Amino acid sequence: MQAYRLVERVSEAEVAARVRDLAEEIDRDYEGKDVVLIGVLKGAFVFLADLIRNLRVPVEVDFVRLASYGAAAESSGCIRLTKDVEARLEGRDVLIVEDIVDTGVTVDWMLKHLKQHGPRSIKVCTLIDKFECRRCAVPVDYAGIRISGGFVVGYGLDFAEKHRGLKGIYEVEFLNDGSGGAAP
Ligand SMILES: O=P(O)(O)OC[C@H]1O[C@H](OP(=O)(O)OP(=O)(O)O)[C@H](O)[C@@H]1O
Ligand code: HPA
Ligand SMILES: [Mg+2]
Repeated sequence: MQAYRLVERVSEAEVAARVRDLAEEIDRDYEGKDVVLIGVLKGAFVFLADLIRNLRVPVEVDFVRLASYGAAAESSGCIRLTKDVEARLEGRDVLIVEDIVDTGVTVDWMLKHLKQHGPRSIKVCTLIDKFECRRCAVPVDYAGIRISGGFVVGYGLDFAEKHRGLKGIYEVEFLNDGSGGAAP
């Protein structure tokens, strides 16, 4: 694997502040509603855990497990579902919780998949919106942090399954190892 170093992009304190802001917005919009949060594993588990502890509205939590990146820093474009939703969604207000929306391929797939369950509404909440990288135009209703590019890790996000436990968000800076390989 090409050598890389990590450069801090968003501090732990800033991430925590943005999570609190998102929880406030969601509390305002979902008061009195029958809410189901659906976390997209693995990446969303840290964000979802902190988000629900900042919310006042009562919510049900469920998960799906989708993967498309594997060990690469680029989407394969091919989504693998290895765990489906278990909660009843019909007539309920569903909020998809993502760690990052990048190409939009994952959220696009999720929206189409969950609509088949007949929810009353579906919205998308992401900690990080990499807004300049879309391959699919998807709605992002709640975004904590907007970044234009770079491959980032930490707070649930991985590179080849590493670095999910970092408390802030770090950019992976690929180093020229002399092999002539291009950085993604
Ligand atoms: O907008 P996109 O380009 O589709 O990228 C976003 C998705 O990619 C990552 O998942 P990944 O496939 O890495 O699985 P993981 O959550 O298990 O790391 C991330 O957690 C999002 O679910
Ligand atoms: O920038 C990223 N980092 C980690 N996982 C990701 N999945 C999509 N984009 C990213
Ligand atoms: Mg990943």
